[in-house]
Amino acid sequence: MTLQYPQRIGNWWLEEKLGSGFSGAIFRAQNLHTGQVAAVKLQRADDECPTNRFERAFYPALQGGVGMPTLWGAGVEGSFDYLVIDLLGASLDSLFRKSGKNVMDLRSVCCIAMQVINRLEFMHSRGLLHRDIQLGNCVIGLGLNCTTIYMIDFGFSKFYIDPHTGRHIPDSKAPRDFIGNYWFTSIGVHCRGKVPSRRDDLEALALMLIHLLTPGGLPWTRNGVPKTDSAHDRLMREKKNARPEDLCRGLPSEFEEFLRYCRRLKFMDRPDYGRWVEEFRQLEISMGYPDSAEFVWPPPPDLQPPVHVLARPSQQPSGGMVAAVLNDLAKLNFDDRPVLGERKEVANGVRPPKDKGPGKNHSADAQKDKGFGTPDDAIVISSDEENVPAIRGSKALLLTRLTKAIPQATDNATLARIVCDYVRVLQSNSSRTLTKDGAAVLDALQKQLADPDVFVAPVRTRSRTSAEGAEDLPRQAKLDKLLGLRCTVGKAKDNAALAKMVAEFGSVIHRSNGRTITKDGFAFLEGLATRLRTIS
Ligand SMILES: Nc1ncnc2c1ncn2[C@@H]1O[C@H](COP(=O)(O)OP(=O)(O)OP(=O)(O)O)[C@@H](O)[C@H]1O
Repeated sequence: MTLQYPQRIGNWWLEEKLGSGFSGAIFRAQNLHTGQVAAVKLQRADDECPTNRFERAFYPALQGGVGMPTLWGAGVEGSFDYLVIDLLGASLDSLFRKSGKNVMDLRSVCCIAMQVINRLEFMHSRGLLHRDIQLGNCVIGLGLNCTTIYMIDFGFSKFYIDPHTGRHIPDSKAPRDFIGNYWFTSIGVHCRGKVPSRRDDLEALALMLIHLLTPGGLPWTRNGVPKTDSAHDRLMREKKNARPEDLCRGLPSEFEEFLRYCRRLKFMDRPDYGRWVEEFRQLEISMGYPDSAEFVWPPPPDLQPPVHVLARPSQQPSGGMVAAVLNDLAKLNFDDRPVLGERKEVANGVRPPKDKGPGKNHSADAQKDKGFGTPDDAIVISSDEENVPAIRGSKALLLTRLTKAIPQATDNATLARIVCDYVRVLQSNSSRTLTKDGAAVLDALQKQLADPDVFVAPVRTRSRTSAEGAEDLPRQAKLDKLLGLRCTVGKAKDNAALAKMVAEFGSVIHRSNGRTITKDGFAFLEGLATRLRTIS
């Protein structure tokens, strides 16, 4: 039987229906007194799954956050429970489906990543988990806010910080029904019955991003919503058995790393939101896109990467790509995602995904659609010191090339030129952050400097940095150490001493928040190049 919705509720006159959900509907509405336009979410007050009532409890905690809808009113009138929230635009699911594309462009996906991580950080900072991250629950704003992604649908949300004790909710091994959606809910929550925590919101996001970049979507989404228990079991098996490296084959490495990172987090861990916003920002920049998290849709042509920018290699570069890199190397001239959990029924706890999922098959052009370009687009400009042309091309690729060139360098003069190129590549970009590609250059450099088989300087010092997991360094300590390095590099007596300094430099930058290379950091690198020339 079709539910009869009222024409007016509270002070709101209901106009057209904007969408309907699991157990209610959303209407555009106008305030009878002020004329204000908003969205009214209606649900029968006696619904066995009273998500509107839950949402009413969560919305106040989210007020004031970027990308969090304002709650204008709420209550129960007659047989309906209603919420009045900002009127927003289309969902990512709807935008993507209407685009007719098999995959979403990389810049848009990076922007979704950055914005949704920020939304999750905000929600988590207010003690709330979303627990139903999916494309249908991310919508864009209207008018001036059209480039902002908003989170909606907090019907499955839950406070993970107990409001009475201020403590994180406890983990539990008790059997439980999963909460979330079939497509993106984390393996732990979906397939292993774990209690959702912050890590699971992020893992759902990781899966959503990978889905958007994969022709035909994630493998377990391709047969549609499971209608039987056995179909659901099959889906869970497929999800559980999918290896990150297979899901992310052909994608920039950040996506696989993000998924692995989320899965490594412990139940109570606070995710490093800032690190991942920065990783996706760097990815965007390294692909030649403007440094911006604004979600511009549809992606305008002038936001396409310039033709000369080389795509970053995927983790498993094709033979052609390897050949191209080798060719370029040869040419180089280096002068450069219980409310219901606590609810009993799976059917109530599991929402059919709002996104049907891109059901199309792989096509030969899929990789091209990903917009990652081809190796033939590469232009690498290196320089000598007198005549310094602007460095163009992907920062990541240039850094990778430098890393590969270092083991080939058999004298300090060549290494000095590589260090100069390294500084110029780092400075050619608005971000001064030490990316993983930048850290790889330092690693190779330290190794090469410490290798007695290459240089005359004899002392082998294997002091490789182990920055992962190390404590952050306070800002002042970082500045002091960099200043110290800057001042002493000119006095290093041999390559072994320089190798130690490079290792320390990498470690200081890695252990600092933001991994920014400061003025002293650059001065150290320049001093390193000078010293190399002196002791060559
Ligand atoms: N504030 C809003 N402004 C405009 N449209 C909206 C708004 N909120 C939701 N919608 C539309 O209505 C749809 C359903 O919204 P929502 O997810 O909040 O409802 P729900 O009943 O909880 O859905 P479900 O059970 O599918 O999760 C959304 O996908 C979106 O298209």
